[in-house]
Amino acid sequence: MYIKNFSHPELQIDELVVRSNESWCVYGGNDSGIDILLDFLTGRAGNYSVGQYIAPVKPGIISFANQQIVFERELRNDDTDFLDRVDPGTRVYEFLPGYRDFLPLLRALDMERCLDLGYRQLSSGQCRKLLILEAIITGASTLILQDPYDGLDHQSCIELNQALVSLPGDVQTIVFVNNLVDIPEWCSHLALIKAGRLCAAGLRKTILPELHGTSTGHLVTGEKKVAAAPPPTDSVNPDEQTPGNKELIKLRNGFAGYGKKMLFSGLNLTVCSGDHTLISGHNGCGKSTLLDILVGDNPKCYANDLHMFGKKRGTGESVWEIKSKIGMVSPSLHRDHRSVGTAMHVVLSGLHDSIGLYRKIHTQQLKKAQKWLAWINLADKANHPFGKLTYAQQRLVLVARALIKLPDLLVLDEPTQGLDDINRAKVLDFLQLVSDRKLSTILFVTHRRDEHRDFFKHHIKLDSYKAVS
Ligand SMILES: Nc1ncnc2c1ncn2[C@@H]1O[C@H](COP(=O)(O)OP(=O)(O)OP(=O)(O)O)[C@@H](O)[C@H]1O
Repeated sequence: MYIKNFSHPELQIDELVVRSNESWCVYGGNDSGIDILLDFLTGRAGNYSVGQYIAPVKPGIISFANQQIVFERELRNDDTDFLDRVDPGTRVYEFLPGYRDFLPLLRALDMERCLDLGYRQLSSGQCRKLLILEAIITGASTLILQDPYDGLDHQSCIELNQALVSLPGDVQTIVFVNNLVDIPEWCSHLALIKAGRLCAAGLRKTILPELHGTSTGHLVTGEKKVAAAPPPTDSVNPDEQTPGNKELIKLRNGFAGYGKKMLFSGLNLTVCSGDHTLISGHNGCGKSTLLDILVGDNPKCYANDLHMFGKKRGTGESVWEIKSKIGMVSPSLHRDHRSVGTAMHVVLSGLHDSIGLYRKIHTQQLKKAQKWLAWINLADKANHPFGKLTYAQQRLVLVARALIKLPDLLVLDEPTQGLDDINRAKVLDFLQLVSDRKLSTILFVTHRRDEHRDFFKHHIKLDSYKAVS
C-alpha cells in the first residue's frame, strides 16, 4: 500500500509506505484524524485529494461502521413477519464458507459453538469475532482492523493475537487502535497520527519510545486542545441525590437463557443505592442478557424473582416507569440508533427514554443538553446528523444521553467501546464523581481490566454462574 500527498481538512499525510512483509499498527486518538485514514482505506472518505495511491490488495475490513452495515443488512432481510417463527438472521456458518479448514481458530475464539446461530442471536463480542473470522476465512490479503480488541474478552484477545501472528506470510495486517495499551507487540511497524497529521511512521521499536516519551495524554494522542467544560451536575439539587441504602435491585436465584439453552442460574443480586457494581465474564456468558432482564428488555424479567426499585416485576408496573429511573448505554442501543436525528436530538431523547425524539423540548432541557454536549467536547456538532459522527463521537453522545437525567440507576454495558485513553478516562472520572457525590448507582460491564476502578463495591463474575443446560 502506498499513499503520497494525501490531503483532507482533518488529515495530512506526506507519505506512507506499507510493504507486503510488514504488519502495521496505526495509533491515534479519537480526534487525531485517524478515522479519516480508515475511511479513506475503506472507500468512505470524501473531500480529499491524493497525489498517488496504491490501494491495499484484496482488503478485509473489520470496522465499527462495517459492523453496522452488516447489522442493517440483516435487519432488511429479517423475514420474521412472513414466518411462523423468529428469523434469527444469516447463520454463522453461512458467513464462513470453508470454515472446516479453520476449526482450530474457531475453537480458539470460542465460536465453533455459534456455527448454527443466526447473526441476530450473537452477543456483541461474538459479532466482532465473526467478522474477523469471515475476513480471514474468505481469504483477505490485507486485514484492516479497527480496535479489534474492543468488546473481546481477555482470552479472545490472546487468541486473536495468536491468530494474527500465525496468518500466512502473504496476508498483511493493519490494525487501527486508539489506546496505547492496545498497540500489539507483534506489529513490526507503527504509524502515529496526531493533530491531523501522520507525524511518524516506521519500525515499531523506533516509534514506540517517541510515543511513550511524551508525558501528557493530549500530546500523545494529538487531541484538539479544547478546554473541556465541567460536567453539568452543579444544578443537581441535593434533595435529588439518591439516598443511601434505598434498594434498587433485588434478584433472587436469577437465571437466563434462550430456548433450551441456559446461560446462567443461581444469581443472587441485591443492589442498594451507592452499590456500584462491576459485571464481567467471557463473550456470550450473558452480561447483556442480565442487564436486559433488569431494565425490562428481555421477557425473562417476568419469569425471574425480580424486584426493581422496590416493586416486584410482573405486578402491573410499566416498563416505562422502570426506564424513567434508568440511564443506559449498550452495544445494542448504539446499533439501534440509526436514523435518529442530530447529536442534540439523541442527547435530549435520554430525557424521554426514546430512540429518537418525539416530544416538544423546553428551553431548560435544551440548555441542559448543550451543557452535556460541551462536556463531551461536541458542542460544535450539536446539529450534525448522529449517523455522520465517528463511532467514538456517537458513543460519547450516547453516554451524555444516559447521563442527562442523572437517573437512579446507570446501566453501562461497555460504554467506553471505541473511545481513546483520554475519553475513556473522562467517562470513568465522571463515574467517580457520580460515586463521590452520590448522584446515581452504576452497573458497569467491561472486558477491560484497566477500567476496574476502586469505586466499584461489588464485582459479579458472571462466568461463576454458568448454568448446565
Ligand atoms: N435472541 C437470542 N436467541 C438465541 N440466543 C441468543 C439471543 N441473544 C443472545 N443469545 C445468546 O446468548 C448468549 C449471551 O449473549 P449476551 O449478549 O448476553 O452475552 P454477553 O455476555 O453480553 O457477551 P459480550 O461480552 O460478547 O457482549 C450468547 O451466546 C448469544 O449467542
